[in-house]
Amino acid sequence: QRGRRGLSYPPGPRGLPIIGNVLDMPTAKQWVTYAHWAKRYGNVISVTALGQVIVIVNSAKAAKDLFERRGTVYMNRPKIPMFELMGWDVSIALMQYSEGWRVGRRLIDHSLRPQAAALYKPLQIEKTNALLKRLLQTPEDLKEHVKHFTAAIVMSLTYGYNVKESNDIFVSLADQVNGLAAESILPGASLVNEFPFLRHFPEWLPGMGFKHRARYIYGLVQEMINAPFEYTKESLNKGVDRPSIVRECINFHQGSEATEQDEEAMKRVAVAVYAAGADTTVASILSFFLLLLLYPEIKARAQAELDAVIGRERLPNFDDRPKLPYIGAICKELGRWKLVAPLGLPHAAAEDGVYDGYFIPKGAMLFANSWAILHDSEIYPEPESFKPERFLTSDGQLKEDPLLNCQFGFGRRICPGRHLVDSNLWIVLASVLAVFDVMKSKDGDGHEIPVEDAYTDHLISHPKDFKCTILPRSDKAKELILAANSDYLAQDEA
Ligand code: HEM
Repeated sequence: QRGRRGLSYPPGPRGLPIIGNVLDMPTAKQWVTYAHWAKRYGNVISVTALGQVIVIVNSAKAAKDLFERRGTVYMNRPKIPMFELMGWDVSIALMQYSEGWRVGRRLIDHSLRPQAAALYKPLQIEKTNALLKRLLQTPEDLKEHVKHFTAAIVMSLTYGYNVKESNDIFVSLADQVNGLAAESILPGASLVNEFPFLRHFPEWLPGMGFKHRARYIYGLVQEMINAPFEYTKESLNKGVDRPSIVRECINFHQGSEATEQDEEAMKRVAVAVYAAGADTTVASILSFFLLLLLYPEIKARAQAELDAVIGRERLPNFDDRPKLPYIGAICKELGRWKLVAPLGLPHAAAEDGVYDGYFIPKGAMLFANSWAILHDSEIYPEPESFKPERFLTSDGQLKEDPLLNCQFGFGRRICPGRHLVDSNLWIVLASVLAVFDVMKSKDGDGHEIPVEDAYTDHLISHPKDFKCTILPRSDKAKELILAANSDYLAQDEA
């Protein structure tokens, strides 16, 4: 494994000729295996698969050195030929580092900056209250409700659009595109990803089915990009002025008419938000419900804090946040304990480079193993245990921990949605804990159904399906949920 400069690639398990480490690559909890390899080979390791060099960075120092200090070299995304054919590479989350990405990134950073995140708080409260009502009515559909909540918040936030109670056309479209995109990067799903030159062959040749499929998806992607955007523009023209990322982007141009290019940039931003924000938020909220089943004592302590600070006569709101440090600590520990994106999103090297005496070639794919960083037992003793106290001072105040940011990636590609995630998660946690008891379900004989701490192994890691029982804590809690929602119903009818 010698690179072009005669230096070795970063160390790692020895591969076979041609196929490299294909047979060594872990298929389950890859981040845990990489963390073990790092103990053996060093914090920056590499593997090769069919000629592709993959570098996994397992320490905060190396991640900062590479992705922040040498950010210009390592802020590209790998090129995925099938995404290009589908037109999906327009999303700023997947774009190569380019002027188009820079413009889009400026817009999204502007519309999701902490001060703008404050604009979205009424919306977050409204959608959280609707989630509570759905959980009250059909608690057995927890997963569906969390998905609906997330779609509602993301679509409203992005386009100022209120999703329908079910079968919403924009949400179905976005889910369809996201599903097809995820399928088309599975190994072997599209030959063109392994052999990019195939894109130049005619569609009628055997094995070129991917071209037909890409053309079909391309149409859906165009619809997903344009239809909701046109909706927002039309609503704004009609004087409906709801806060949204698209509205913030339009305001960014401060009154001057947005050019066609500006509009293209806004669309690249808007389309990235659903893809990057929906599934991730679902995963973190479901982790919270699982946590309540695995650690009932944490639920009890959080509810005691809520009862003492705000009582049981009203729902929590964002003003209560500074007075509820234990709930704040649960949010922090949740992000550390179960990372939604344990390996982040892949970065790509724009040019040859050397790090710590090892060669990283142009085109190498780099992953930051944030799981390894946030599960380092020297910094977080007993890292597998859920312990919110890690983030509390001896006098019970909330402790800041900048390292937690690494769950959102590194450098100029860091997740622009992180401030929003923080407030989303907080209001959902505080509200659910205030009005519901979440516990293990019982079988026909009255025995508790065991719950496993089991997660999927995808780039976005979700808890596997689990059963739980969700009951209102009291009649008053039920009343609060219904009253909170009747306000919105009245507004909607008006
Ligand atoms: C628990 C929730 C979330 C987690 C854990 C998360 C994590 C991440 C990570 C690890 C990355 C890759 C960073 C890198 O390449 O170094 C990322 C990128 C991104 N995230 Fe998030 N994210 C979450 C929610 C959201 C939300 C709610 C939004 C939008 C409102 C969002 C928008 C984006 C975008 C647009 C990118 C691409 C940035 C770029 O390539 O320049 N994310 N996120």
